[in-house]
Amino acid sequence: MKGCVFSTVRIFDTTLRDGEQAPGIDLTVEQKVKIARRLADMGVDVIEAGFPASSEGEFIATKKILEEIGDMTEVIGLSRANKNDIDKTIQSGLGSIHVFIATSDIHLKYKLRMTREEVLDKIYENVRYAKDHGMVVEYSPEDATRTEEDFLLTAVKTAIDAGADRINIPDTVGTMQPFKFYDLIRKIVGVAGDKIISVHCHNDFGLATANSLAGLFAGARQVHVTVNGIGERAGNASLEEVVMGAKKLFGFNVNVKTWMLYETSKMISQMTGVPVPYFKAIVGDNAFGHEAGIHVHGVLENPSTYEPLTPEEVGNFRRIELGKHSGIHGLKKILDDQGIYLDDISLREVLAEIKSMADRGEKITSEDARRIALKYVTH
Ligand SMILES: CC(=O)SCCNC(=O)CCNC(=O)[C@H](O)C(C)(C)COP(=O)(O)OP(=O)(O)OC[C@H]1O[C@@H](n2cnc3c(N)ncnc32)[C@H](O)[C@@H]1OP(=O)(O)O
Ligand SMILES: CC(C)C(=O)C(=O)O
Repeated sequence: MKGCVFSTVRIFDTTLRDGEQAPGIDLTVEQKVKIARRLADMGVDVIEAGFPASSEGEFIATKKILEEIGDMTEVIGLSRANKNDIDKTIQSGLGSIHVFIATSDIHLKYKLRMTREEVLDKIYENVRYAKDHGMVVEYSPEDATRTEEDFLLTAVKTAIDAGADRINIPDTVGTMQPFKFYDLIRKIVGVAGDKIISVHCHNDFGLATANSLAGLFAGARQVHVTVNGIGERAGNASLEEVVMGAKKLFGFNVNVKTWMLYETSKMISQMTGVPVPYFKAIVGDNAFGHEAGIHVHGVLENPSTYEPLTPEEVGNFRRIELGKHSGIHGLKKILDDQGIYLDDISLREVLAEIKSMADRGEKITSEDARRIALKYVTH
């Protein structure tokens, strides 16, 4: 595989940090611990439990998550590049810290009001401070993808000189394109020696998964994701899409137990109150749904005709539905499953009735099919 040296991809889950930052999502300590346990059971490699300096609840949740699952999975906390945030993270007991400070001119000018030299000093000082306290340090140059490239490379080298163990490259406002991101990550991998490069992509243009996979293809060995893609604005790269894409399309090894994806998605949806779109890849209820007669016929003969992966491998279900696009093979299967066996002429008549109901805009269930079919059963 061109550009790809390492075959196992580390899944860094930030559902409990970037995911929870989305307006309207505020989890209790108990909920966060429950989610963290599920993520650990599912086999993610790193859990970003929260931002310990941001509230008392976050501090407690981080501590509890560490106590509960710290022996199963690496638990990390987010921190600004200042001693107060880092100290709070250390006090929470975490052994890993994710230190960030922005590097783009727009963030320096309007938000941080710092010069580039001041930002480089902050990177060095704070990464070093966390390292001196024995932490595993991941450094993120926030808004990396809108940062002037030479300065970004200098920021990355500064963090590495200060002892950073991993460098995460965030596409903070989701403006990357996969080909550009591939080139950028190749360059960063080129200056990072043996340090792990990670990617963190937002979905403002619907490209978070594509950009994440491009980053992995370029040599990143870790990827930040959230369950169901929840997160700031249009969200983050979704765990289920990135995991399955990395595994099935690119052939990477991933430690996640993929058959737990659907249930995990449902659990996060229920706890956050954010519904999973019907058409969502991998975990949507229609991800393995079929109504069109030609598709249903193919799937019944061999599912791979119209399914690129099996519902079982992600814990989802195949759903054969009825409607105006149905064909005889699908109807026969639905009736056979209910123990109703009709001759071909009767099946055609049932199908015609179903189609005319659907033409009137009615939603057809297998119960409707049963009721109609029973009129044709001869005793
Ligand atoms: C791209 C991302 O997702 S970054 C993570 C964003 N996440 C969050 O903000 C969630 C948690 N945040 C919070 O709870 C609060 O914002 C806190 C506790 C961190 C800070 O709260 P406040 O002190 O009230 O400051 P406020 O949030 O209004 O402003 C941010 C301050 O941090 C500074 N800052 C922002 N990023 C960084 C950074 N990486 N390193 C150092 N300072 C930073 C800003 O310049 C501003 O400083 P100022 O108060 O001197 O002007
Ligand atoms: C803190 C960083 C990694 C972040 O969330 C972003 O830039 O989107």
